[in-house]
This record gives sequence, C-alpha cells and structure tokens, in this order.
Amino acid sequence: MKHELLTDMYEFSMANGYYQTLPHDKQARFDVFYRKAPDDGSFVISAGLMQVIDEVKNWHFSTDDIAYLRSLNHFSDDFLFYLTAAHNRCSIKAIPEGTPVFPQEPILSISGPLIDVQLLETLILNIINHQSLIATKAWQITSVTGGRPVMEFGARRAQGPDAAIYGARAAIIGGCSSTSNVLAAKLFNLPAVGTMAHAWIESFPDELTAFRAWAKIYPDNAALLVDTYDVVNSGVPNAIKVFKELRAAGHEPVGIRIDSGDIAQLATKARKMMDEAGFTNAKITASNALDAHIIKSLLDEGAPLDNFGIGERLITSSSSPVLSGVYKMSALENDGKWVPKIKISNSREKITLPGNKQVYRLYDKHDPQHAVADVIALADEQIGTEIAAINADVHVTWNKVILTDFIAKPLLKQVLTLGKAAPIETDTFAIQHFAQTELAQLPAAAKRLLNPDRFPVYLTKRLADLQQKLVDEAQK
Ligand SMILES: Nc1ncnc2c1ncn2[C@@H]1O[C@H](COP(=O)(O)OP(=O)(O)OP(=O)(O)O)[C@@H](O)[C@H]1O
Ligand SMILES: O=P(O)(O)OC[C@H]1O[C@H](OP(=O)(O)OP(=O)(O)O)[C@H](O)[C@@H]1O
Ligand SMILES: O=C(O)c1cccnc1
Repeated sequence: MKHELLTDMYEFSMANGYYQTLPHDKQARFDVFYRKAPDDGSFVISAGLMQVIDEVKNWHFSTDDIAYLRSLNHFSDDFLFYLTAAHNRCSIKAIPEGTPVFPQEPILSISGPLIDVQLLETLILNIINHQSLIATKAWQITSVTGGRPVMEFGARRAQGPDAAIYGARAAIIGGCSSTSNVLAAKLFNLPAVGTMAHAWIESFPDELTAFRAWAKIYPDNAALLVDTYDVVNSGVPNAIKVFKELRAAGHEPVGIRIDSGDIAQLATKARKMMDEAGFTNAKITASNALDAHIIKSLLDEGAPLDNFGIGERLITSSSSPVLSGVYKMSALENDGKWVPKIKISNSREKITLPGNKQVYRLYDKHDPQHAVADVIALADEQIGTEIAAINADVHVTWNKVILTDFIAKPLLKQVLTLGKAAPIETDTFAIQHFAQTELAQLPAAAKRLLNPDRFPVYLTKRLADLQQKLVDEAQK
C-alpha cells in the first residue's frame, strides 16, 4: 500500500501553510532520536531504515491522493499542484540497522524541502519506532536463551498485519532465528518454521492417531505438540511410541513442544522419559506467553529446553509497548545558509541538539573491541586525538571530560541523496550478525536486563556551546 497519506493532518496543514508563507524550496533538517529506552534498558537496536529508504525514495502523491486532499476543502489548489511534483528531493543519513543506539543520538537525519520533510515525519517515526522497539525486545529475549533458538510466533497477536510482517523482520534483526509468519518469510527471505496446533490433535479420534498421521506426512519434521490432554501420561508416551516407529522406518524425530502447565517440571519429566527411551537428541520446544524473564527463570531452574516459540510478548513488546522516538528540526536553510534550530523545554533533557551532527562510537585505543563511549558532534567538526566533551546526561554532576586514547568510528552514513539510494545491508541475517558484533563491543553492565548501567554519551564542547548559545538567544 502507498503511504503518502499516512501522516497526521497537522503535517498537511503546516505544509500548506509553509507553501503560502515561505519560499517553496526552503530546506530543513530533522533528526530522529529517542529519550528513554523501553523496559528501562540502556539502548535500543535501530531498525526500520530499509523500509524508510524505500518509502522516501518512492514518495509520490497519486492523482487519487491529490483528489482526496482536495475533497477536504482545507488546502489551496496551488499547494496541491505543487505536491504532485514532490518526488526525490530528500536526503537521509542514518545509523545502520542493527546498531545499538543510545538516548539523544540522531538515528536518522533527513534533509530536503521543508514541506516534504514535514510531511514525512509521521511515517518515518511510525516505521523506526515500531521496528526498533521489536528488535530491542527480541534482543532482550534472545540474550537470555544461551544461544538456544527463538522462533517468532506472534502474527496472530500482533497489532495488525504490518506489525506482524515488519515485526517478524525486526525480531530476526534482534536475534530470533526464524518466524512462523509465511508472508514475512517470503518478503525477507527468512526461514518459515512451525510445529502443529492443538486443532491437529483434536481432529483425530485420539492423540496417538494424530501423531502417527503427522509422522506419516512429515517423517523428518515430527515436532509433536504433547500438551493437548496430559503431557506426562499421554502426550510424551504417545510421542515416544511414534518416535520409535519413525526410527524403525529410518527417520530421526525432531522432538516435542510443550505449550501449557509448569514448563520446567513438564520438560524435566519429558526429557527423562525421552532419554530413557533412547531419544536423547529429541528436542524440547517451549511456548506459552513466554518472555525474557520467564525464560531466564526456566533456565535458572534447570529446565531442559532446546528451543522457544514466542508470540505475544515479543511481537507487541507488551511489557513496554512504546518507543517514543521523536522527529525534531535541527536546522533550517535561510537565503542559502543553514541556520541551526533548537526546541527549548523547561526540562533540560528535552532541549534538542541543534545543527547538522555526526555520532561517533569511541573504542579503547588499547582494546579496540571495546566501545567506551559515544560522542555527538557537529558534522563539520574534526575529531582529533582529544575531545573536550560534556556528558549528554544532564543529571551527571561532574560532566566535563577530556576524552583521549580512543579510536572513533562515525555512525551516521549517507544512505539517500536527493532520492538516490546508496547501497545498504538488506539481508536480515547479515543485519542480525552486525547487531551481534556491535552488541558484543558494549560493556556487559550496559546490557543487563535489570538496572543496566548507562553507556556514556557525550556532546562535543562545540555542540554543547552551540546549544547553550541558542538557549541564551531564545531567552533574551
Ligand atoms: N516453571 C515455570 N516458571 C515460570 N513461569 C512458568 C513456568 N511454567 C510456565 N510458566 C509461565 O506461566 C504462565 C502460565 O500461563 P497460564 O496461566 O495461561 O497457564 P497454562 O497452564 O498455560 O494455562 P492454559 O492451559 O490456559 O494455557 C505462562 O506465561 C508460562 O510461560
Ligand atoms: O503464547 P505466545 O507467546 O503468543 O505464543 C504463541 C501461542 O500461540 C499458540 O497458541 P494458541 O492458543 O493461539 O493456539 P493453539 O492452541 O492452537 O496452539 C501457541 O500454541 C502459543 O501458545
Ligand atoms: O508453529 C507453531 O508451533 C506455532 C505457530 C504460531 C503460533 N503458535 C505456534
């Protein structure tokens, strides 16, 4: 579906107003960033850039869109005529998908005609906020499984089809290994996986007949759902009977899925029964409203689980269902010159960062696999061997530092220039691998699920001074 009209009415009202009052080609820059990570975490995994580029590259109002806008009797004809030509006039620099990003850091910075970039706010935030939220949630979950695969099972519980499709992609970026969502698997070249539902078992006269029927059709993919009637007294014994028949016919069974009850106790009993029957390689998959905390508790209890299938709490990020990323103007062009812009707030932490910026990740010069801090700088600043910086966290008391002994890596990359896209990584598993490499470089304390340490993020002195100057000017 085309998404040009997926924007808030006030964006159109402003765009029409800009058209009536300002030069039509007036350029503006907006930054996307967030202030608070979900679940009181310390970072967010950026995701959604591929879709944003696609949307912005192909952003073009159809005759039908214009006719609808005209029917609202709210916009001038010349503005609507102008909109018909709105196409390929924006440029974007962005932090690659899969990068852990911290509060205040521009994840994406878009420049172009004020009218265009204003109209794009809602769609860009919708995409980045959703996919980054789910990628981050998937990271939380997969970070506690000790490498055991997590299948994304959430399509039925996602808030609508798009949330299921792009949520599945984001879940893979965050660390899931596969999805049950066939459309997402097709679109993003992901493994489409699954077991069976209780309906399969209920469709046969008894459980054993149901298992046998399945094993006959899928002899090499027999993952049997054992909790329809009674896991210990019926499900597992019946599964073992069918496993024996499969093995006699030269096939190795995959295992079982437990979807209710006390998963730790049931899995422990099932493991013992399968081992005693000689099926030590048969895997146990757990599902049923799982999340990172339940999985951690199950594994701490010693539950012998091999795989997880996770739906609702992953695809909706139900424990923390909103990422409040924002889109703020950082510069406006005036007579051909860029003028930095700021939004002031009573709360110091909500004052925006003006100007065209770059984000650097600093690595320990003597241990370059370890990221030690991020620095937000003005884009035209030279980063030498020393940086005079101020902590971006306004609550830090001793906030002035001189950073030394680092290797600096710029994070924002040019990905779209006047509608022309530069190559970016689009393979979902390559993005997942990139995310894991980047995450491995962060301090362990910043990755705790409970009360993580804040990763230090600094502003260069020049950027902090510019911000202060604009605050002072606004207060005059
Ligand atoms: N050993 C365990 N430790 C912690 N949490 C568990 C354990 N076993 C299961 N759970 C979780 O407890 C919750 C139990 O959910 P629920 O009350 O729906 O029970 P149920 O037995 O699965 O019921 P139903 O048959 O209706 O699905 C689920 O989120 C499940 O993942
Ligand atoms: O609990 P989630 O993390 O969302 O995981 C997906 C759930 O969806 C299925 O249950 P459902 O009751 O929808 O169907 P079923 O009984 O047919 O399996 C499945 O059995 C899981 O329990
Ligand atoms: O394949 C499965 O087991 C599955 C898929 C979606 C939801 N619940 C389970």
